[in-house]
Amino acid sequence: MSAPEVPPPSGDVVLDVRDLRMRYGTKDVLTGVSFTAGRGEVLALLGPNGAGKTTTIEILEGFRMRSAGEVSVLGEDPAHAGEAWRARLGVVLQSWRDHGRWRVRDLLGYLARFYGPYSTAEVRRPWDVDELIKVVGLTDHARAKVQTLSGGQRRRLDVAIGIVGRPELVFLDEPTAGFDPHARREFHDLVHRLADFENTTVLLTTHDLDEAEKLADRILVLDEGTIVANGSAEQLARELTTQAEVRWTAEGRRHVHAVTEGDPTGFVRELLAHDSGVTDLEVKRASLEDTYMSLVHRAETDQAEPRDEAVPTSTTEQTDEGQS
Ligand SMILES: Nc1ncnc2c1ncn2[C@@H]1O[C@H](COP(=O)(O)OP(=O)(O)OP(=O)(O)O)[C@@H](O)[C@H]1O
Repeated sequence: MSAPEVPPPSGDVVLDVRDLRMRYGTKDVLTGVSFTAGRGEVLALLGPNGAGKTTTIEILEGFRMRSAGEVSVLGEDPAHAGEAWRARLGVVLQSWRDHGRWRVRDLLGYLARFYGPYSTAEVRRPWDVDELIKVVGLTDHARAKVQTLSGGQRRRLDVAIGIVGRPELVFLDEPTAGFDPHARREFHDLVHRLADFENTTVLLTTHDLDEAEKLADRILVLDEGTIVANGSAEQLARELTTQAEVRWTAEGRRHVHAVTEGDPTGFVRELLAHDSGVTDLEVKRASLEDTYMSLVHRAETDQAEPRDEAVPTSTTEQTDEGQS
């Protein structure tokens, strides 16, 4: 299942991935991944462990050679792109463990200098270090040694290192793993700021559905080597086979009806027109988590047997249409 992807206007295409394939030995990990991303878009790549998220990101970053397919990142093939291209990318890996004795401001100032030669009239590089430290919320720790930072502060530093060159595209691999709710919210603000004010394109991986829903303009679900869904959180939830459940009480009995086609409003109107004794009416739309579980479940079912559109998903199985 997938919302048809509307490609960005051609001058705005930052990522263009077509039929990407990756094989490790005899194991096919990516079996045909295709998607695009436009300038200033935030994409979340979701998928169960081992789905191929890190492999995909590493190929796009130019750290891993693909087996087949076409990949364009900022207009270049990452397998052959040079230093000037790399200076336009920001990479935030799962954790940064080096430079423990450096002080935060000194380390960022040192790294920032490498980006100066890649400054252009459109993009002034690097980021002013004090401003950057403020943006990531580390002003009080600017003189602290890296090894004394807490896990969350260190992750902010990881992000600062990733964006010090004012990248046009940032890759974030599980950026908020280990964050407390406050740090998480601040990080979300930072990503929104990058996308909205700096027009930065962001591709992040996460296992956190709530985070994907809050942050991403578009969610890509990767499972068993292919993209099984591509759309906004709302689009994905709306397109689920079971779109909503309507529950109500009438004559002392609780009823449930699964609305599988269109908007549930029509059903609710009809119900109220026919039955004046309806109370405790509730409409529950599928959450992103319902959608995600259903997609991954469906992808696994498709692997095991030929696809049959009439087979109910786990969500429809839970409902009791007979009562309505
Ligand atoms: N260098 C490698 N050699 C062989 N197999 C590999 C290699 N790197 C990854 N794999 C395999 O490829 C598959 C996809 O791994 P990948 O790390 O891309 O998944 P992921 O979606 O990022 O997983 P997670 O959510 O657990 O981080 C896994 O089955 C993994 O074992």
